[in-house]
Amino acid sequence: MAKSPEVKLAVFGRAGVGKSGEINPSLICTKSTYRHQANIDDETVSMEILDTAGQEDVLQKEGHMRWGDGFILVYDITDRGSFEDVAPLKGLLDEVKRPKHVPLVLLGNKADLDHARQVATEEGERLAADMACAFYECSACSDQVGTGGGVAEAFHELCREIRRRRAVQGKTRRRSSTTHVKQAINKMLTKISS
Ligand SMILES: Nc1nc2c(ncn2[C@@H]2O[C@H](COP(=O)(O)OP(=O)(O)OP(=O)(O)O)[C@@H](O)[C@H]2O)c(=O)[nH]1
Repeated sequence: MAKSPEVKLAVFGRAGVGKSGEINPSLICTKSTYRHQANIDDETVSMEILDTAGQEDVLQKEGHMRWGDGFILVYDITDRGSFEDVAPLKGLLDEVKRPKHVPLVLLGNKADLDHARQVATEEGERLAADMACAFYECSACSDQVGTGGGVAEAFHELCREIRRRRAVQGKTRRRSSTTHVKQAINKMLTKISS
């Protein structure tokens, strides 16, 4: 089975949205980074996952954003404030990663608490469309596709997105290096013939 390079994933969201152990004990265990391997589309992917604290200051957030290859922005469907925190987080991410468009997924957690819902599924979908990223509603208490997509699936999709971006970047780099070689040869030929 093919083994791809490691991906660094950072999880952001307001305190209490469920970023830590509760989200998926097999993925995130502590407040620091955690390594996890998964088989995604017949490829072994090694992830280093950073569970950021909801209370971080901007400098810490920026540091973690610089560190990551991909990001999970989490809100709690029963806490509208946590949803409203997402757009500023995305804004900061764009500033830190400029001019790169970063791999990202949006996750509405606590989907098991539908009776206390403050954020409609459509609002999550709209925000994800604005941010051009995948969207999942999930429950850390029951990580099943039935609750709108499992947490693991969100992580896997993020890894796929990183892989797609890396493939495109690799192609662009290869194309630009062949262009440079062609230009150098042309220069030489022009010199020789003049
Ligand atoms: N019902 C329900 N409760 C959840 C879910 N996910 C987390 N919780 C609960 O929400 C509370 C906060 O979860 P945490 O994982 O500590 O949240 P956090 O985002 O890591 O918070 P900080 O560490 O303060 O940044 C805990 O009591 C969890 O048991 C969920 O999907 N459904």
